[in-house]
Amino acid sequence: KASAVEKRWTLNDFDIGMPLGRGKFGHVYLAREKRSNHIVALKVLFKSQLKQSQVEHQLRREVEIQSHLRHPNILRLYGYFYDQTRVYLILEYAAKGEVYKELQKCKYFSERRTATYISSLAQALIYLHGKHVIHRDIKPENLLIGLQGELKIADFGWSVHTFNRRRTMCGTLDYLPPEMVESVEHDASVDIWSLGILCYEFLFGAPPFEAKEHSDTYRRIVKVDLKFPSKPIVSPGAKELISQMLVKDSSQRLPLHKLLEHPWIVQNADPSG
Ligand SMILES: COc1ccc(C(=O)Nc2ccccc2)cc1NC(=O)CCSc1ncnc(N)c1Br
Repeated sequence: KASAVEKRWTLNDFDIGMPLGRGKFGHVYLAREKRSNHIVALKVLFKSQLKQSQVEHQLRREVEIQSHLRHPNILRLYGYFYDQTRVYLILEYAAKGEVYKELQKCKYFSERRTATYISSLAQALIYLHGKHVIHRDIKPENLLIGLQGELKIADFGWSVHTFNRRRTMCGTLDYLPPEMVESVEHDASVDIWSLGILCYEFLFGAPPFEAKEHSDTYRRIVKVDLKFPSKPIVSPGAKELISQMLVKDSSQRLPLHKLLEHPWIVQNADPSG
């Protein structure tokens, strides 16, 4: 697929299919590249919207970095092209759709499914940290499911601007670690915190510090006011793992490679991911 990046794509190269969902700044459609019959997801971004949100440079940088990313748990960006008014991203199509919809349907996931997803995400994050990329937006809304049920990180609003975006975009604050809520320096360990939040939400159906008011969520995060409900029943190993990830002192959070060796992950994650 290396040629995909250099090739000059145009809209005429694709048959456009059904809308897949709302992506950031635009719509996403199922599409088929005519010559290869390859099925992709085509994301359409309006230049006007990118301009008014001043994210053109972030998109350019993302596209540059992503064209070099290759990992089974990271959604591929095959290439991009643009016309007068729009920018088109040629994305890998995740055949089993969005994790957050699956979570809404099942209310919460089994320990085996959760451990398999968390293990895959940890492997993807180790890969990304190896490439000095941090702060993925790893909340359920940004995760997709591939044909074999494998998890794919699908949102790429990473980099320091994400924080500003989140604050301006007033997306969920639930995933912000204390050091970001308190706007101090942050490093790759923010991803371990977010992974802990995600693990909790997969197992219990809601993030741990959820509250009606943003101010209450902030307070609960900074205090690490972590409580486990009695239902659904979750094994002590899972709670112990989450407690090792949701630690206020970022240097004390369980490192990702240690997570992969954690007994609860080893006993519950499906090795095929
Ligand atoms: C590598 O995936 C991306 C890479 C980049 C961006 C992006 O917009 N960046 C960006 C946009 C504006 C400004 C700054 C950054 C977005 C995605 N991904 C997505 O938007 C996911 C689209 S939904 C979907 N995709 C595949 N299969 C499905 N079944 C579905 Br549903």
